[in-house]
Amino acid sequence: MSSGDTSRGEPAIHAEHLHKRYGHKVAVDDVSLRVEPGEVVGVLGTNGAGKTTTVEMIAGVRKPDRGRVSLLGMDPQRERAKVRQVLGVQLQEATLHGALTVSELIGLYRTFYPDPRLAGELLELVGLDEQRAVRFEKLSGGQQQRLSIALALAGRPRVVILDELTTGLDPRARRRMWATIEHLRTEGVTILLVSHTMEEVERLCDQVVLIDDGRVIAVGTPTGLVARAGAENLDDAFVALTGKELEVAE
Ligand SMILES: Nc1ncnc2c1ncn2[C@@H]1O[C@H](COP(=O)(O)OP(=O)(O)OP(=O)(O)O)[C@@H](O)[C@H]1O
Repeated sequence: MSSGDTSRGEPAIHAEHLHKRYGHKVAVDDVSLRVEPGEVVGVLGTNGAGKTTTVEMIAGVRKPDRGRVSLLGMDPQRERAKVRQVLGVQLQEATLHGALTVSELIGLYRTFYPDPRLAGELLELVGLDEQRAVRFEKLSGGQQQRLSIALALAGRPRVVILDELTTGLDPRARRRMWATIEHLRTEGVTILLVSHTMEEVERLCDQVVLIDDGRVIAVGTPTGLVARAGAENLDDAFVALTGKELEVAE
């Protein structure tokens, strides 16, 4: 990943000079990022740094005030139908029909795609096999989150955007989700994930984008950022680069 180099092949995700303002609040201020095919890239920042707004613009669900996004060479706003076939998105505020069961929702999402993953594989990937007959509204918060990740993976997407992959999950569910990401990586899926957890980013990500106050303040490999900051670990590097502690979001 880099913020401007165009010498390689077509990137999976290329965001250029994104700006977004809510009233007087500048949420995203000139964010550019480039993710190569097959990379796992983490977006890290404190609460309110602009991470969700950034990934929502990349996913095409929020319109930037300025700037451009290219997803596998397509415009996620203008070519929404085509992009949906190759992009899987799990966003923070996804709302699903509460009266449908896990199986019904998975079945419904599978109909959106020409070559969906098998329902059993999706249930297995996120560990919801035993909940297949449970209505969405009866699932715990963590189970709802896992289901939304399964739905994001239903169409065998080439690019996946995950906002807060493991926030609120217990340690077992968190490790399972990490294993899922590692499995997707072996399939060559490109993954952009918002995270609050250094351990998660260090374990999963090839590259990390640090966002603070709506701006990208550093991009690099986890070990590269630690070295650049002269720090012992990614936690300390984050503090050195931003002057802030990363809140733990459970
Ligand atoms: N719909 C909205 N209307 C007004 N302000 C918003 C809206 N969404 C986000 N903001 C503000 O924009 C800024 C960036 O928010 P955003 O959710 O993108 O940050 P974040 O890094 O994802 O935060 P968190 O980690 O808490 O989810 C924050 O100051 C937030 O309060």
